[in-house]
Amino acid sequence: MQGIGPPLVTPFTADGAVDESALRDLVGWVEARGVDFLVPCGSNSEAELMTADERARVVEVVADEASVPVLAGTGSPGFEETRRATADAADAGADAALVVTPFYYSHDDATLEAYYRDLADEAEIPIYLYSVPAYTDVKLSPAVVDELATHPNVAGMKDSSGDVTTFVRERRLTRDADFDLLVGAGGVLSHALASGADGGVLALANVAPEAAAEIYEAHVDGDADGARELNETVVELNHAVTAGHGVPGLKAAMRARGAPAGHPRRPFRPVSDDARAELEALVDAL
Ligand SMILES: O=C(O)C(=O)C[C@H](O)C(=O)O
Repeated sequence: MQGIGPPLVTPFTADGAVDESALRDLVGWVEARGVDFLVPCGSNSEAELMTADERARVVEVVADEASVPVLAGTGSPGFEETRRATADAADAGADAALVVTPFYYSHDDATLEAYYRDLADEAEIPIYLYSVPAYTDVKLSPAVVDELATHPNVAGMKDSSGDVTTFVRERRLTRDADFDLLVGAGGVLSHALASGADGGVLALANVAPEAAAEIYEAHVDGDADGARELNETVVELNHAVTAGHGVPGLKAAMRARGAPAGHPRRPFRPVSDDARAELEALVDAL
C-alpha cells in the first residue's frame, strides 16, 4: 500500500443503518479524486460502532466496488474476534488487513509481538500493524515493530501517533525490510513523507482527497517545499475534522463538498450549527 488511502467513512442513514448505496457512491467519489487505496473499517469509519457482521459486509461492499487496493480494518481487543474478522476480510476480497493494537486491557511488548506474530502466521492476507494511541492508549514500540517487520506476512504499519520522532525511529529500523510505513496524521503528511513514509491513511483524504494526493505527488516529484506548502493549506481543516470535531465534523465537512458521507452513528451526535459553519468555511477555502 503506497500513496494516499482514506479510512473510508461509513455512511449511515438518519436512523443509524448502514447505507450501502451511499457507501458504493462514496468509493467512486474518492477514487475519482485521486486516492491510491481504500481503508474500510478504519477508526474514522466508526468501525467500533458496528457489529462484526456489519463490518464484514462493509468490507465486502467496498471490495466489490473498489478499483484500487483495499486495506480492511479488522482489529479488536481480542485475538479470536480479530482472527475471524481478518478471515472474513480475506473472503470478501480485501488485499490486506489493518490490525489495531489490542486495547481495553494493557499488554507488554512481548504480548503485543506474540499477538501480531500469531495472527500473521495464519492470516491468508498480509497484515499491517496499526498504532493509534489517541484511541487505544497503546503505543507500539519501535522495538516491537523492528521484530515484526521481517515476518513474511507483516507488510507494513500505520502510525497514527502523530509523533515524528517515533516515526523516524520506525523508518530507520524498517528501511531494509519490505515494509510499507504509512502515516496516520494529515497535519504532518509532508513531514512524514520527507522522513521516508510510503504514504498516508488520513481522515483528511475523505474530505480533501485531491489535496492529499497533490501533497503526495509533490513529494514523489521531489518538490519537498511544494509538499510542505500544500500541507499547510489543509492543516486547519485536518485539525477540525479530527481532534476538533471528530467523525461528526468529518462527515459534515464531506457533505459540504457534496460527498455521500451520510450521518454519524450514536453515540456520536451531529455537530452544532457553529461547528458546521466553521467546517463549511474551511471547505470553501480549499
Ligand atoms: O481513521 C483512521 O483509521 C485513521 O488512521 C485516521 C488518522 O489517524 C488521521 O488522524 O487522519
